[in-house]
Amino acid sequence: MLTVQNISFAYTTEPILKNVSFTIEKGQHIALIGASGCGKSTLLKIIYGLLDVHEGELYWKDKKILGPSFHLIPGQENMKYLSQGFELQPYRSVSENIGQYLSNFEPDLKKGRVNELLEIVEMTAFANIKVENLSGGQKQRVALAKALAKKPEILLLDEPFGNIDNFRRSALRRNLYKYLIRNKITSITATHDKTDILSFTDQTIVIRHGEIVAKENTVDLYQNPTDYYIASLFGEVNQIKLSSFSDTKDETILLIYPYELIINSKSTIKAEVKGAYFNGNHYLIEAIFNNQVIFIEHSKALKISEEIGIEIPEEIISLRQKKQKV
Ligand SMILES: Nc1ncnc2c1ncn2[C@@H]1O[C@H](COP(=O)(O)OP(=O)(O)OP(=O)(O)O)[C@@H](O)[C@H]1O
Repeated sequence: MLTVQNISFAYTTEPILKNVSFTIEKGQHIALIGASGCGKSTLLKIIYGLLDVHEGELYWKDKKILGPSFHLIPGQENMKYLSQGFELQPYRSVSENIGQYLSNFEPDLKKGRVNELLEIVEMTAFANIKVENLSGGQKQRVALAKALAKKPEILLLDEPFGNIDNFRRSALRRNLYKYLIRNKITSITATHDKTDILSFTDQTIVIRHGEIVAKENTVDLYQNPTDYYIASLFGEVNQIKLSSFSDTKDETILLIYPYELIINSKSTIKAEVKGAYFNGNHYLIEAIFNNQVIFIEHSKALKISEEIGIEIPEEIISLRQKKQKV
């Protein structure tokens, strides 16, 4: 188990992480989300032992994680941290980079392991190419394979798929998490991309201004966000007054995702279309409702200035009323 107990940290005088505590069970896959600059990378670096905390303690199993002041070589033996910079050797081949820290005593074993990792990151065809000749996304894949090479107990990933095109990204994510599950490797992934999170992580930790504001089952957190900040990290979200949809004086503001709003010409609740953005399998309709901009997913494009009727399913309203902090 990873135990993070009341840690606080600052680079200068400004606090970056404030009294952060959580635990992660062995084999769990955790997403770390939050607005840019909230402290995600800093937290990963602290867990890996690259920064000394000012207050608090961290443990992996029963062993205390110590920062660089206590180690000749910073970093934890049983962890790997894949930073946003790839830290590869440009003049060596892809295979040499991946196998850099693997023992040379059993060359066949090493070769087999490098080949297995090349397959996971779909870089077999590039095995003998020098890293300096690779694209950004290819380098990212090599760095990922290198991080996996010595089978870490915990893998810390900082925006691991940021440079990789959509086509490869989905396959790579599936390969990677299958591998992590098979090998019982715990992972923490800092990301801005909800597709990195939703299918692949058990729990999501949300950071805001250096503090943890949620640690919940990923699906529950997405389906029932407790506040606007959390919901907006998953994408577009509307804030709609309950009183504008039902016969109540309740001033509660509900968080409603664009896919949860329904366009229905029979509805007496009206909005005016301001834009329609093609998103592949749907259009994102921008509309004005009660003097505010709202977004609705719809199967067709709609005309600017068109009046539309909108509704929210009853079950969504009652679910949100129960969950939201108001
Ligand atoms: N070496 C440093 N010295 C001083 N300040 C730093 C240093 N590294 C990061 N910071 C600051 O600490 C804060 C948190 O940075 P961090 O990189 O942890 O955020 P993040 O949540 O990972 O951001 P992003 O999502 O943009 O990668 C930011 O305000 C950043 O400017």
